[in-house]
Amino acid sequence: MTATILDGKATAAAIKEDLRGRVKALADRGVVPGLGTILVGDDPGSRAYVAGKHRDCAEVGIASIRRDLPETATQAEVEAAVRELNEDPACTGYIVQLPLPKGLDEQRILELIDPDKDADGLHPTNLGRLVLNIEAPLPCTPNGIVQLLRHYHVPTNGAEVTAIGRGTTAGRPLGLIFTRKSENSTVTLCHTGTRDLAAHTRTADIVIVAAGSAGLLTADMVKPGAAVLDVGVTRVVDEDGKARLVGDVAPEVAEVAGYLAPMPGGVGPMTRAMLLTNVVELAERATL
Ligand SMILES: Nc1nc2c(c(=O)[nH]1)N[C@@H](CN(C=O)c1ccc(C(=O)N[C@@H](CCC(=O)O)C(=O)O)cc1)CN2
Repeated sequence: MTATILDGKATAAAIKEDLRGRVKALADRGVVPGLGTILVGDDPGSRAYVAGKHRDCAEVGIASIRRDLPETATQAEVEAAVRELNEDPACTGYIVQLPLPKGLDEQRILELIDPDKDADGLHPTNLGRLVLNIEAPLPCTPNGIVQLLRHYHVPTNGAEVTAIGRGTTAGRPLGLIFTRKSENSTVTLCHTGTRDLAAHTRTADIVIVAAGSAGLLTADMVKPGAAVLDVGVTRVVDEDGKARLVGDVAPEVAEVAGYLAPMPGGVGPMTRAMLLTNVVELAERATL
């Protein structure tokens, strides 16, 4: 068996096409959605993701606002950038790129974001709304995973979902999203403290790996026919000095799984498409 590929690039392209029309409808009412980004430091991955977010904005007609701060930025300087975007009427939604450099209080910074401009759905108010099943912007990676599964008609109703990784952007909110009535899944959230990881992945209908550990999920850990989604991105340098990106899912998993969202080209492009969706929805909501 070879897995059906869950093509995030193609699915994201269809979502962007729809968003172009919604942005045009907003423009006809004199509203231009604007995505703000706050990037602190020189991490090459974060820089590339932020650049990609602004390229995506240009593609669908969303305006871009960038605040790039040096690695040495203080807590007060980052908080000032957050306050500035809260006040800026051209910025209808924004994100603080994570992770932040060590020494900065990430939680405090996320709490200062105006929840009505929280394009990442990571403000405590919006995560609380998710817990209470009240409409709110959803965290982009877990929402992208749900939309990708829906696009390929992979059933979640009654499914056993095992997620690996308890980070803020993916693993932790995955549990909240997949246990909503609309997804109706049973979720097991595994992490570095999990004693027998394979015991949890082998029984799962859907396995989502967001551990940042290259090749962690091997073929013997997957139930034949299961859907596997790779969220991990690790930069490895080969013996010849060439750098490449590796996911959390070993290549042989494709021989066992029924569906595979690979890295690259699976969940990543969906994360980006969901950010655009949140920005458009925040702008639509603000102008109702
Ligand atoms: N504020 C946030 N910070 C971070 C988030 C987030 O949702 N909000 N998620 C990740 C990084 N991220 C977006 O910010 C992101 C990661 C990966 C991709 C992506 O398209 N990946 C490619 C492969 C990697 C590459 O080509 O560089 C793919 O899977 O095809 C997009 C966005 C942590 N921080």
